[in-house]
Amino acid sequence: MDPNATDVPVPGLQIKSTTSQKLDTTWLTALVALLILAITTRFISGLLGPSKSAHDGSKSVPMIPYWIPIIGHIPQFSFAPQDLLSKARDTYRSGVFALNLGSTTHNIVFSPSMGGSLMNQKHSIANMDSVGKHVMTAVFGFPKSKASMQRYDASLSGLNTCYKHLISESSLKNMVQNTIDVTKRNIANLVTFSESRVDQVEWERTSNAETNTKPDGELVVEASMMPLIRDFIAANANPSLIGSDFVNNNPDFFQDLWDVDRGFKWLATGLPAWLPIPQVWKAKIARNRAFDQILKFEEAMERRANGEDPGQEWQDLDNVGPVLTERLTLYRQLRFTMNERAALELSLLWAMNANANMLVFWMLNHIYADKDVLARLREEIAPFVHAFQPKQTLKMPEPPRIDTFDHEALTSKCPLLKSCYIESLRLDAAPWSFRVMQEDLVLPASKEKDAERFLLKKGTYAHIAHSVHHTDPAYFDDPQAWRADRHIKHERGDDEVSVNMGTIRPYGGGHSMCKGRAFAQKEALVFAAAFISMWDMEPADGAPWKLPRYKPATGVYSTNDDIRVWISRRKGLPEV
Ligand code: HEM
Repeated sequence: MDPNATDVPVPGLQIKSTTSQKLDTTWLTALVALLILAITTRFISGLLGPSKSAHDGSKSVPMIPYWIPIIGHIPQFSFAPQDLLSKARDTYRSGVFALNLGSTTHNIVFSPSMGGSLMNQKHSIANMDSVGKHVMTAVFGFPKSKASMQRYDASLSGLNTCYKHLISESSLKNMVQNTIDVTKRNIANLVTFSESRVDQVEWERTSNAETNTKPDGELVVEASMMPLIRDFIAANANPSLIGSDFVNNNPDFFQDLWDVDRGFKWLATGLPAWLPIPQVWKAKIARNRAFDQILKFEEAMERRANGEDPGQEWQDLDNVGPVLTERLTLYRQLRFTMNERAALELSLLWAMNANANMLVFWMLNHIYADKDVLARLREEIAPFVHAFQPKQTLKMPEPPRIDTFDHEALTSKCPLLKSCYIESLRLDAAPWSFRVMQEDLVLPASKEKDAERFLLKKGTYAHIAHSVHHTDPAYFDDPQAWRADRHIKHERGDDEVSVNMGTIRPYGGGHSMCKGRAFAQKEALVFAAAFISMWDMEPADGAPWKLPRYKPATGVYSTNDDIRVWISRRKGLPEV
């Protein structure tokens, strides 16, 4: 062995090994420091977290321990919210717990009675004004100037009054009847069996519909179920709100609206469009396009109100629904600019479509997946939705039709259909209501006499997490299972049944409660009934029905899964 090889060190190698040793030590020290910090934070937050009693008998809201100072629960809440919330629900059985999100306290309320009292608190005690304004400007493009914000504040009570038309009997009836009339005309064309895209209807184009032949030789249309249902409903329900001209003049409007919905949380961050974040600029481009289309509508409405010709494309503005007609009067009284009007209308159109259309998509998924439920529903609704095959008198057979459509009876005489609607609201949606606490407030955890009372502190945030309650096994047996008849309660004997929401609160509550809930229920029952009366649906290629996976959205879940279905005319309709 050469003695020099071991005795004389190579300088370069020696330096290298010292640097990497130093780096190793630095990393190790940093890692150990972080570990100690995390363990200390976990220990202290675990110590401070549990509920403490105050002298008036109330308790502080227990906070879940966390590992990272300042950031708190942000990582778990961002990446696995359902896991975090379900585990917390099973631990804090009183119905409320708190999270630390970036050093702000967020009380998560899932006790139905506590959530109910919180939502019904006076505006001066708990409200969501600041969030509402932020969403209006950041998501829907309401101008941020001081004058615009003053006009916005001045309009709030008037805007609320306009919503009576979505709830009051006569206007609601007209809107529902308008929706039924349009749907009766179009449901036979859900799919047209046209090979050429030019001859297809718009909801077929967006769902990539194409004709196909089943192994047994039957001709079917294969289409992507989600866009088919969602876009059919959009085209058929919105004329009752904004009139037929807007819907006909802007066939691509709803594609932009879906992009706004997909990018909702990105728009809400308020990040500028020039940042290299595709979700932000995509959502902004879609928002601006949708906004401009509404702007043209607003200008036409204004011209018409001034006695001028609104333009060739706007000759049917007299069928614009009562909510928007009354809003126009308010806008004119308060001297709203066109941009302010367009932003408010965009937010209403989003609210009208973002949840209800997807709800029907989920309902239909569950219904078509279970042949027994489908058959029972068809039997239940048959006396009220009369679908038939016209007798062939001409050379070509006529497509099936619906002649009578009794929407009152769908609500009052079809318990299974109504129960399916409630079951989808329970399971296929994750709605939240949000409040900023303006005052300290002590609320009992339940209606029981000696219930624990919790203090929600001024300056903290409160979330009424309806979905955490909707999937609580203490209230709903086997909560993750969708059961068609879960909400049917037999009253006296087997004959009298009632179907109601019970403790389910998909529409929030209090002053910010969903203003479209009455219309949403009607349209969900109407569209579900129209689809199942006229069409058969099965997974393409004869595969078993597989439910799409949920993708969190603002209320009712969305999905990224492309569910291709074979659609054919319903067999066995009576010939008339
Ligand atoms: C299944 C369908 C729907 C669901 C699950 C739903 C759910 C909700 C929820 C959770 C809120 C917030 C409540 C709160 O903060 O406590 C809300 C607000 C609202 N919804 Fe709906 N909604 C649906 C359909 C509709 C429809 C069809 C319309 C319009 C025709 C509509 C119009 C509104 C409006 C205007 C608000 C804002 C209320 C306010 O801040 O004053 N919604 N909705």
